[in-house]
Amino acid sequence: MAAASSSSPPRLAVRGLTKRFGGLLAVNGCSFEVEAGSVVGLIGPNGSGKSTVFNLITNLLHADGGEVLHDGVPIGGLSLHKVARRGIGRTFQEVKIFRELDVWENLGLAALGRGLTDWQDRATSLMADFKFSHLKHETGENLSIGQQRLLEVAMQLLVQPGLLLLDEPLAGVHPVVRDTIADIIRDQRRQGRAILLIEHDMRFVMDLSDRVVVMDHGEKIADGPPSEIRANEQVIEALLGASHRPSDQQGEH
Ligand SMILES: Nc1ncnc2c1ncn2[C@@H]1O[C@H](COP(=O)(O)OP(=O)(O)OP(=O)(O)O)[C@@H](O)[C@H]1O
Repeated sequence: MAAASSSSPPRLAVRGLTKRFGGLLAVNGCSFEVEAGSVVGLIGPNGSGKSTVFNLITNLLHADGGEVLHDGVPIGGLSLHKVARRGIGRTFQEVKIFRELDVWENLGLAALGRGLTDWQDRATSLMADFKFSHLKHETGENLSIGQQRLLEVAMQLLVQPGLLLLDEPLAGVHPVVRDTIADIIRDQRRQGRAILLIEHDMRFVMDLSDRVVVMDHGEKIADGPPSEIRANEQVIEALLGASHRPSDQQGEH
């Protein structure tokens, strides 16, 4: 599906978002947008504020400043439940599934939590797409990390959210599952979903993203297509550190 027309508001707009933890400015006036039918990578060094941005978008945390708009509607005051019901799905760095329940039961509980009654056909087709139909009755704790991550994504996609936030979906996963996750993201984009992706695997982010937003010390330092981001010296320095600059390396010899 093509990206939304220029007249419709972006699926997600973050405007001047700010969050303090005591004296630490974890997110400082951050603004960016994610259009329907696009993938935006959110990258930056450890501690640069990426997960805090996710927590602010989903109202796990409350912002000290700025706002978040979903399809043009401010969602800052909504409960976690209402944010999810609006069609915002999210996965976590630490996978959130019910480890003692099996795959099918996990999907059923996710459906129940979102008020879905007619979910079985969609769950069956998601399991087939994600290549884990054979794991239907396997308990969460017996799944590999990659399978747990796929299950978490499937639980979010049951309700067909318009906006999907993925927090380090590759962490700890096998390369085969990595390809499955890449296929899923491409497929979801084709279906018109807006996807915001935090991931430390730069090749994955650059290959999949239509745009990349870069954060450093809570601030957005760049926002553009992967080709621009790759060539941005401020970004290279933030991600690799000053010691990796060619001039510094020359100076060492
Ligand atoms: N609940 C909290 N209380 C206090 N400080 C916090 C809290 N959550 C995050 N921080 C701090 O805010 C800053 C941003 O953290 P955040 O987790 O958003 O970074 P990140 O870019 O997602 O990092 P990583 O890539 O390591 O996951 C860090 O300095 C972190 O220690």
